Amino acid sequence: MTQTTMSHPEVDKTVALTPELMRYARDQAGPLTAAQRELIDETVALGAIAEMRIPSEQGVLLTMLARLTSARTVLEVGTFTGYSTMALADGVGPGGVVFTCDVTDRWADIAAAAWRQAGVADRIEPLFGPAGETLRRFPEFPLFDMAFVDADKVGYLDYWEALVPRIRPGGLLIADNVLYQGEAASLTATGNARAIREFNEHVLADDRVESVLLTVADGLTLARKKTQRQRVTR
Ligand SMILES: C[S@@+](CC[C@H](N)C(=O)[O-])C[C@H]1O[C@@H](n2cnc3c(N)ncnc32)[C@H](O)[C@@H]1O
Repeated sequence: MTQTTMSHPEVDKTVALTPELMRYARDQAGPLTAAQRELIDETVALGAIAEMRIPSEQGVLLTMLARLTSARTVLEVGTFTGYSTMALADGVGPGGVVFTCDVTDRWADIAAAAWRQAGVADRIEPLFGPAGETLRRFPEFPLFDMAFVDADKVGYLDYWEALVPRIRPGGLLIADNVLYQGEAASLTATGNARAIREFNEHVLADDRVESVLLTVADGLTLARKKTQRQRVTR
């Protein structure tokens, strides 16, 4: 069923986050492991670019989502220093695999050392090159249980189209930064914000999935690929 918030009053229970409240909420995700702490420190030492890493509570959520979907094979777009990869690798467990794509191997040594320290290196396959090309090297077949997209925003639509056929029915696609610091909501959005806005419209209109945009961090879309039965009966 398609609903619109324009035609009926909505309840708004959203809490405005102060730094204190954010710290409190983050603490509820539990303590970091030594590997996570050290990777965060190494990433911070890179300077301003460190802000590309997902926040730690989002890592806990990725691990949990991988476990909830019993994911064994995961595809990630956007490795950077490997924090989110480590969370996904934790979620797939021993015997699982996380393919992680990045256009550059610039931070690959930092990531690999952290994955070794966390004991998950044998579950991770790093792939380098433009992600659109990397993804299309996989057969167009439902190979993956879950995918996480956190890379160049203008590429999201292309990654989505490559990923949906490669996710199993009932599998999960996750896209990060779908609020783009709030700019995605603007009708006059340009550049990356516009690309994200178009991506969000595309996901909402895509009959192959059911989706929700969570106001976690910079916005996180969860999209479950419908089963054949769901697509036939709706
Ligand atoms: C936001 S960072 C990923 C952060 C990572 N998920 C984490 O939690 O640490 C985005 C990454 O996407 C990569 N990237 C940018 N354009 C890309 C492309 N065309 N193909 C693959 N990766 C790309 C960048 O090199 C960068 O490492």
